[in-house]
Amino acid sequence: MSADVTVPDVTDLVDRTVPVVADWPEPGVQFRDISPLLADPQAFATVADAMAQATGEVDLVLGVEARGFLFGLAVAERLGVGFVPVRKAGKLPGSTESVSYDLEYGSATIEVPSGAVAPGQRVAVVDDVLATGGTLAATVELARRCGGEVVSAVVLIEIEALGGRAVLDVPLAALRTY
Ligand SMILES: O=P(O)(O)OC[C@H]1O[C@H](OP(=O)(O)OP(=O)(O)O)[C@H](O)[C@@H]1O
Ligand SMILES: Nc1ncnc2[nH]cnc12
Repeated sequence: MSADVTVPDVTDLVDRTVPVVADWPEPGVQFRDISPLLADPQAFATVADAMAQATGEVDLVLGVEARGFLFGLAVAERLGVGFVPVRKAGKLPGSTESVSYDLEYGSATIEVPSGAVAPGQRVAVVDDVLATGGTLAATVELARRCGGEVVSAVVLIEIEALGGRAVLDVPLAALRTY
């Protein structure tokens, strides 16, 4: 485990429930597949509890489409705070804030409705995997454009060799680092 804040040790549980798929979706990528973890309600509850303990005091949780929704909403529910689904481009009506970024295997644009985060709200950004950090850095940027104060980033898995931690300027908690 690697973290800027203390979180429960779920090392063995993650190793057991998140297998690696080599060379997917493209050669050279070691894909961490959360599907077996999601299919195990006790295991999922344990990691969601641990992630919720790692956010610090927040008013709001942001999670990025699609896998960030799964963990972000579970964390928000445990904390008793709201959840903002950060959408991939073109899914939201009305006025939006948007940020484009690169990730381990591609690029994307993410959006939130203008005003999704109220000025001064304390925000945690939550996702399943931190790889290059492009996704979470863009999410932090979105929250700040709305006037939010991002106090933490929390992920289930950090892929250390891809350097994502270094591109984040907020405290990061990772339940399992490979
Ligand atoms: O640190 P990065 O290099 O940005 O990579 C991490 C992101 O990649 C995956 O999402 P993906 O864009 O594949 O979308 P999905 O959740 O819809 O599968 C993952 O869920 C993270 O959001
Ligand atoms: N190696 C990886 N496994 C799972 N999700 C990812 N998102 C970006 N890189 C990933």
